[in-house]
Amino acid sequence: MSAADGIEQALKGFNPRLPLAVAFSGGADSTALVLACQQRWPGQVAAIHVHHGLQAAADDFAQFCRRLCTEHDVPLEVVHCQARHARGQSPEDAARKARYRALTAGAHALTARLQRPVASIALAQHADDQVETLLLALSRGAGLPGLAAMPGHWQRDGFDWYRPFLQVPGQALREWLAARGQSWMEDPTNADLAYTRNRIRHQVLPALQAVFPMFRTTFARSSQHAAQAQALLQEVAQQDAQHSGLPPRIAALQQLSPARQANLLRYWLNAMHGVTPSAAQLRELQRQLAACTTRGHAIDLKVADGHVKRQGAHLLWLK
Ligand SMILES: Nc1ncnc2c1ncn2[C@@H]1O[C@H](COP(=O)(O)OP(=O)(O)OP(=O)(O)O)[C@@H](O)[C@H]1O
Repeated sequence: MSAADGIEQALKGFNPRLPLAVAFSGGADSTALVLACQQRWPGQVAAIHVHHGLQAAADDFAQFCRRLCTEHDVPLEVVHCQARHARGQSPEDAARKARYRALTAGAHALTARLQRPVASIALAQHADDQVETLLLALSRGAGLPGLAAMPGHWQRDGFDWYRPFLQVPGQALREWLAARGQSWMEDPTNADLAYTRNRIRHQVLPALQAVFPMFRTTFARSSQHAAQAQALLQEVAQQDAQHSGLPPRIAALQQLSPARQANLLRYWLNAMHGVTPSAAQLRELQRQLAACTTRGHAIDLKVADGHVKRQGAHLLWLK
């Protein structure tokens, strides 16, 4: 399949609510996304660039985005943001979270400026990014949420968010741009092999390609299976939570099978407190729950920056 066919096919299955704002970094992938969307929905596409001064070259990226958007008549909102990372959080993670907040602010600013509510935001991660995310998850021993890798569509803060290129190899996007004589900005850190993600991209993916030529498609299928199974587990947890309440009643938790108990504990801590317990912490919590037969029996386990404790008939997570 040619690069153009791959992109056309990806966009065929992409039917966002319009107007759409593309998260535009100036890199190859989002340059291709801006141009492909503007070609398909002229006049309905805007762009947001997050200027987060992490690198000295940040001004050049913003300048590139301004020029391309002017040339193609795409309204652009540049949002400045400075990521501060909390203790225990990686700078990349802090930058990613700050970028999502900035994209949301950018979409609101575009809505006010265009006097038409932006309905959707599209990101340009592609099939290679998806495989890298999956391999990183496997290397951490992640559970189903990690193996599901990145979703192609979700809703948040009143917007529909999309990743329409998840099935398109990165090389196809570059070929598509090159065929139109369109340049892009190269992030100098992408070649830095000090980052695990870059070692995966430059060393692991070519080796995988040689052994499993279809790995992008088949790995993506596995991620979809994991995402489906994860959605089912969420439903089971929600049903169990109706019976146990949230925070959960100890007696109700004790009636569940070990797998459902772990699933509900994970769900409770994550949905209500944004905390993901490790497998070892869950095992310890379940051990304390099983030992908790008498009314006065204490439960106390440190999870993230808080403690899971018994309070009367319930478990509580306290900071
Ligand atoms: N500074 C930014 N401003 C706006 N959107 C961004 C920015 N950085 C990244 N994004 C969006 O998030 C997606 C994933 O980010 P990532 O850092 O993996 O991509 P990138 O390599 O910087 O850029 P590209 O995907 O454009 O080549 C990008 O495809 C783009 O849609």
